[in-house]
Amino acid sequence: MLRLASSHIGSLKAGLAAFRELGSSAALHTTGSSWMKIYTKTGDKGSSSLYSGERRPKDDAVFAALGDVDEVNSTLGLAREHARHVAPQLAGQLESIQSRLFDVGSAVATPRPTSSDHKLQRVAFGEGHSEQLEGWIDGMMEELPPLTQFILPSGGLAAATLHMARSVCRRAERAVVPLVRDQLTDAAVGIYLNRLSDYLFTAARYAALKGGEEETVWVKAPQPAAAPPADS
Ligand SMILES: Nc1ncnc2c1ncn2[C@@H]1O[C@H](COP(=O)(O)OP(=O)(O)OP(=O)(O)O)[C@@H](O)[C@H]1O
Repeated sequence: MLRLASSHIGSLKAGLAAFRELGSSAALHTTGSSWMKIYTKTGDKGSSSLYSGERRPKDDAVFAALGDVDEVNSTLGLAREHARHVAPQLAGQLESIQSRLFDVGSAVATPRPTSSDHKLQRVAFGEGHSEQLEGWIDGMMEELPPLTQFILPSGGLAAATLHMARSVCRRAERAVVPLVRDQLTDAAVGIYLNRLSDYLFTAARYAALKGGEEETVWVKAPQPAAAPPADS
């Protein structure tokens, strides 16, 4: 039987259990003292619960967005491990962002029309988080050489993984856009994901710089040779 300390449940349940810890009716089973089972089996039939207490099928748009945000966070975990070696300052920022992505998950898991005011207040996602990303972007830009050519995802392990996180982040943003449009999720969440992809692009370039790695530039495909005239 898999047993976990309660303090570790949130991260080990793919980051998406954060809202449960806030008091969801789908709370994890306790088995005495501070140990809990990770599996409740309540999701076995293809539906799961939101922080609102509502159950929806797992292919609902809200779970698709939650899953995409979870993927961003996992990719950032990998990027942070690589960044630690070349740019410790980045690793600290990435750690903080990983916590904010838990908050993004909590906000997404609390759809406005079907959640109580109390729960909506608990998961409110402030606009200040995007401003913090902007400050970090501006700080890195001061050190980076200007971009004069298109670059490919490259620049060493940390940079390449940050580019991967950037593209996964853009997928999460695409999943959140309809939720914001339908007023299920606060606009600040979509803004954060949009700014995060800019941050990750900049962070990738910064990691390449600090690691002394070359970024690979886009090379235009050679033009096909013109066919000779038919009568030659
Ligand atoms: N496949 C999924 N993709 C995205 N989010 C999910 C998915 N499954 C569950 N969730 C969300 O993540 C939370 C934690 O996931 P968890 O695996 O505990 O859910 P579950 O499958 O309903 O429960 P259990 O695994 O205990 O049967 C759920 O409460 C739900 O909001």
